[in-house]
Amino acid sequence: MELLRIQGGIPISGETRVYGAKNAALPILAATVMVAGTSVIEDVPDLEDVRVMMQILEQLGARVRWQGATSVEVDASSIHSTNVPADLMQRMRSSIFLMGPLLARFGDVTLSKPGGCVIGQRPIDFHLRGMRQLGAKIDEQHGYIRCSARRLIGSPITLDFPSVGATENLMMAASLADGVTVIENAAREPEVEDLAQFLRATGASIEGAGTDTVVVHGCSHLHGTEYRIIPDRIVTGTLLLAAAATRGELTVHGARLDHLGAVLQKLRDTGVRVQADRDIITVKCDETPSAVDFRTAPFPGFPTDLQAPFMALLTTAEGTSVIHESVFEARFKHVDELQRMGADVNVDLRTAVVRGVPMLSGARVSASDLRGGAALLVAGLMADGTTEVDGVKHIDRGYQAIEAQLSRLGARIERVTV
Ligand SMILES: CC(=O)N[C@H]1[C@@H](OP(=O)(O)OP(=O)(O)OC[C@H]2O[C@@H](n3ccc(=O)[nH]c3=O)[C@H](O)[C@@H]2O)O[C@H](CO)[C@@H](O)[C@@H]1O
Ligand SMILES: C=C(OP(=O)(O)O)C(=O)O
Repeated sequence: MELLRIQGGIPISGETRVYGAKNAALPILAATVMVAGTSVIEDVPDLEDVRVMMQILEQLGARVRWQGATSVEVDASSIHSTNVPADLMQRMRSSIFLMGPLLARFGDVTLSKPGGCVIGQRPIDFHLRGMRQLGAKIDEQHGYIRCSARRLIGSPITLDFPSVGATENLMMAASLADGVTVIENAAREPEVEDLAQFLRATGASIEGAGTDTVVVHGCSHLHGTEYRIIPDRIVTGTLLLAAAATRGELTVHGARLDHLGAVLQKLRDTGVRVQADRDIITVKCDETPSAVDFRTAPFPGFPTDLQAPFMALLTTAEGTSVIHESVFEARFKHVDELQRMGADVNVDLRTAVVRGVPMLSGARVSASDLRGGAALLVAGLMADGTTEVDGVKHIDRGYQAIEAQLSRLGARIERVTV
């Protein structure tokens, strides 16, 4: 078993650069199956989920390869299967992104329920309802879902909640449908906008991505392109929080300020100094941060993916913070583990009350989801003594060689096999 072993109490300081966003790379890699040609995606992070997506594309018959360390080339002209293997479906939530693209290009797709972080029920009803509205027939049997349509037909679609994944899946499917699709109550996350930019670069016609109404004019085919994805706002936020939590000073290059507004504002509210200039963000913390309250919300609200790492910072803040998780109903699994380290946190359904304590103490803890795992890393970096985090595979889904990046910033962290 692998563990991340951390000797805490050392400030995270220095300069680093952020890599491309997992949550942009995954739908964009899935979208390449709609292109009867070659796509080159640049600044792709080398993460477990990305490798699973590449494996799925290969099994469908695409030719997929790394070009250097950060670009992925996909030639989808040789796709011969529209069956997404069940074992790969279960490895991550983003496998669901194959639904729209395969259905739109080939008129047929068979897949099963996706896996991914266990942070709530995470149904796929919006995806399926939307595909039906685009004219797909859906058969669900023995755990398999088959979607088929001779040709998808554009349609008005209103989402019950601005789901990121459903907006992306439907936007992809609509790009190769006949006629116009209007998605109302669409998610406004930067990754939705980035996917739309990629699709536009392949010839799709999409307006309004990044607002709550997305209009897609379907077209008959998409062509190959080269596309650079946006920087990872969640990795940027995690690193800035690690620096603030350890009373360090960190500069992150290559970030997008406009993607981090709510997080940087909350950080400033704790008293942490935040300076931002174009794509460079610096945080400096030399005093105990103050407690703050926040609630997670769809973009441009506070991102649910940074709720857990921000909670880790607040465990040693001055005063009591109240955190409300409004996006996922079970995203407080890190709380039990933070308590093992001496944190004072009480959870009532979707609300956590965090009373700041002077210091956390190192302990053996277990990550059970990606960002909860990131919170345990931040806590381990802050804590007195040694912390060992297991469940590292969850952290590896979203952070590339995290121990190397943190070591370069002064942390004493190593990956050990026990
Ligand atoms: C790969 C990726 O981009 N993952 C992100 C994506 O996940 P994901 O796309 O899965 O998240 P959604 O925005 O779809 O989920 C938001 C809420 O809608 C619910 N829902 C969603 C779809 C559906 O068909 N039915 C339904 O009820 C979910 O259970 C959840 O409560 O957005 C989340 C919210 O910002 C982030 O935490 C994830 O990191
Ligand atoms: C929840 C996340 O990922 P996924 O949707 O892939 O499970 C995440 O990135 O925090």
